[in-house]
Amino acid sequence: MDPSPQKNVGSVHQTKYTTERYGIWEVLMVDENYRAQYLRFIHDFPKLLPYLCRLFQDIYSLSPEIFPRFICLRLWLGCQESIKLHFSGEVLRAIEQCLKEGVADYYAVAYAIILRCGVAGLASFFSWYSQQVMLGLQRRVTSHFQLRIMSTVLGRDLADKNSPSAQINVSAKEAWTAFEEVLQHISTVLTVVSQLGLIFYVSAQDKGGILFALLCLLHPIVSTLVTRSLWNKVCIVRETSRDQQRIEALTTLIKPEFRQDVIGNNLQAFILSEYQETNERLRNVSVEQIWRLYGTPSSPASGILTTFLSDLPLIYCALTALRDPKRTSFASIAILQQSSVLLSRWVAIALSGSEHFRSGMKHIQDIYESTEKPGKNGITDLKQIGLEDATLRVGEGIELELRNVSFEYPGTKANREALRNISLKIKPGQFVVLVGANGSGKSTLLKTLCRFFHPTACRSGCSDVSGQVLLDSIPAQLYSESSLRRTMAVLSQENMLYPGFTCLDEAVRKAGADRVVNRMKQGMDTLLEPLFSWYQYNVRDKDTDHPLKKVLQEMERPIEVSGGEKQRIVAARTFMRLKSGTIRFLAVDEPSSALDAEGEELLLSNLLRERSGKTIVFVTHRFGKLTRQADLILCMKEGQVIESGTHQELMNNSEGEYKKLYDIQASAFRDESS
Ligand SMILES: Nc1ncnc2c1ncn2[C@@H]1O[C@H](COP(=O)(O)OP(=O)(O)OP(=O)(O)O)[C@@H](O)[C@H]1O
Repeated sequence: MDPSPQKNVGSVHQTKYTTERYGIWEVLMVDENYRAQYLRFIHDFPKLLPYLCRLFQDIYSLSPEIFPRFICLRLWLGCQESIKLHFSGEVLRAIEQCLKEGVADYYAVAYAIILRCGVAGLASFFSWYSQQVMLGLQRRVTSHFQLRIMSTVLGRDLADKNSPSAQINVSAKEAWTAFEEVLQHISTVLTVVSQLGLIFYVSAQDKGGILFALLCLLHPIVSTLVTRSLWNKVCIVRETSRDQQRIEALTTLIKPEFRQDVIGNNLQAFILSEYQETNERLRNVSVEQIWRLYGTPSSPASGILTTFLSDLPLIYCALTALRDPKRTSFASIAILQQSSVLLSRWVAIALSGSEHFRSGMKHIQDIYESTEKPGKNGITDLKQIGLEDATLRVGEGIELELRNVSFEYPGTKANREALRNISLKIKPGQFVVLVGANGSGKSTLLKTLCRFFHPTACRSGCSDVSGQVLLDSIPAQLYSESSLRRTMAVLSQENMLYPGFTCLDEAVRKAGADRVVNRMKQGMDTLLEPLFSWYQYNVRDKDTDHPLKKVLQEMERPIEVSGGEKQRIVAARTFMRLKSGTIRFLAVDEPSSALDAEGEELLLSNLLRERSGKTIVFVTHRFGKLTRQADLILCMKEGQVIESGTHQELMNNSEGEYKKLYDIQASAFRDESS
């Protein structure tokens, strides 16, 4: 085994980091000692504090009656260990007094025990009550933040979705967790303070309060400093062993989804021998979890030192007793011993938890910053805030124009733009068909027309570096998102069923999905993508006759919907949108790739029946009925529109791309029929 680390030093933007290897792991870690970590925390704190205050204010206004109770209970929980310990000490003292004097003082002992039990009972009651209060508050806080996040996400302009500022990486649950982490840390600090108070109080008679308290603090501080942990580091851990990756890949192949393929292709012997060989190569490399490998000290010295420090309070008590045996009380020694153990534990928790506290506060900042509401979306008075209303000309198709539009996907590795310097105009009410080879840019063009994307700068060689999309001769970005979306219906090739929704009546028939729905036991009430949580405990696979196993099988059974059936159901959603009466632009992207001939015919003719008062842009790979009916065909190649015209015009160009693609498809039919 080779757990000993190897170090390299690298640097990115002046921040140094080291690369260390532990077994199969490589750790890239910013070189930062404890001092730097705490300085970072102190530096960040004033910036984070306003967000914390805001969170507390928000939670208070959500439930002014519960919040103060919750805070008081958490503060009590922070002190209760010390209070309980104090009353345990009173019981011991009463017993010690009886032993010293040789007289059974029933009253004093009973009184101390009743107090101790009373406090313990009260502590249990408060723990239970705090749990009840917490559940109520948690529900309100998470739904408040969920609503905040949902309204931010749903209110954002679609075209901005790729910009980093538009990404929301926080969840409502995290808001609550961050609040809990902050409270937990405050409560831990309170526990430490109350334990220290108890130690001072108990050892005050020995005049050694401060010294004893310091001895108690030594152990947790030193062990926090010498214990190596990755939790509070800025680091990346990655598995670099090819052999380990191979082992994991081979193990994955026994999963049910691979079974048919693996056994069908007789790969069992190959997989087993590969596993053995790879395992043999990994014999001398540690595959232990990284946190364990990293935390293992390189020598036993730190362990010996911290053990000695943890015994220091006990040694101190022993020395005090030897120095002045008459003044020493066994009850005090027992309480101090217990306090020192508790203090040690809680100081260690407080020190290691400071990073959680900081990240909790940072999370709160992230949640507020990323859900900050932009200006009102102008649903009522768009002109006042300089936005156009796309719904004003309902009943009339939208005019679409691209001027020198280029587009490339963020972070793309392609050597050309997805769209390159495109200029075109689509008249109101036209039926336009987009054709072209795979990857030629049809879907990207359609999405740009729908303002899902903003044009990006042309890489080189364009007359105009930044292009523009115009809707009804007005730049697309001047429309309010909400008015624009009310005028557009989009049927895309991404067949996504919305979880938790049922199907809908007439629209289902128009999309040819009625047969799919009729097949289901619950018909229109079928939840297409049911989303509910369930757990099972101890219901075994073998117990096929067990009544709970049958319930489980029923819950596990998926709703069987084929690719084509899914497409029909998704199309039904578009017909629902068309019923709204405000649609001026219908964008359709290859909606029939998985449909049978009958389904395709029904869908296309029903879509075309909706033509009146709408501009339609249709992406398709299938030439024929659609392209012949189109007012305009745009033929794309490598991100550019290389030909445009009607079917007849494009067919007249014997060298053209459209004719070439058309002939390839037509020849397939000719070959089959001949
Ligand atoms: N999300 C994305 N990120 C990066 N590149 C993308 C993304 N989507 C598409 N592309 C690239 O943009 C180019 C145009 O893709 P697009 O999907 O618009 O082509 P298409 O003509 O609709 O293709 P198909 O007929 O296969 O649907 C392709 O080179 C594709 O690889």
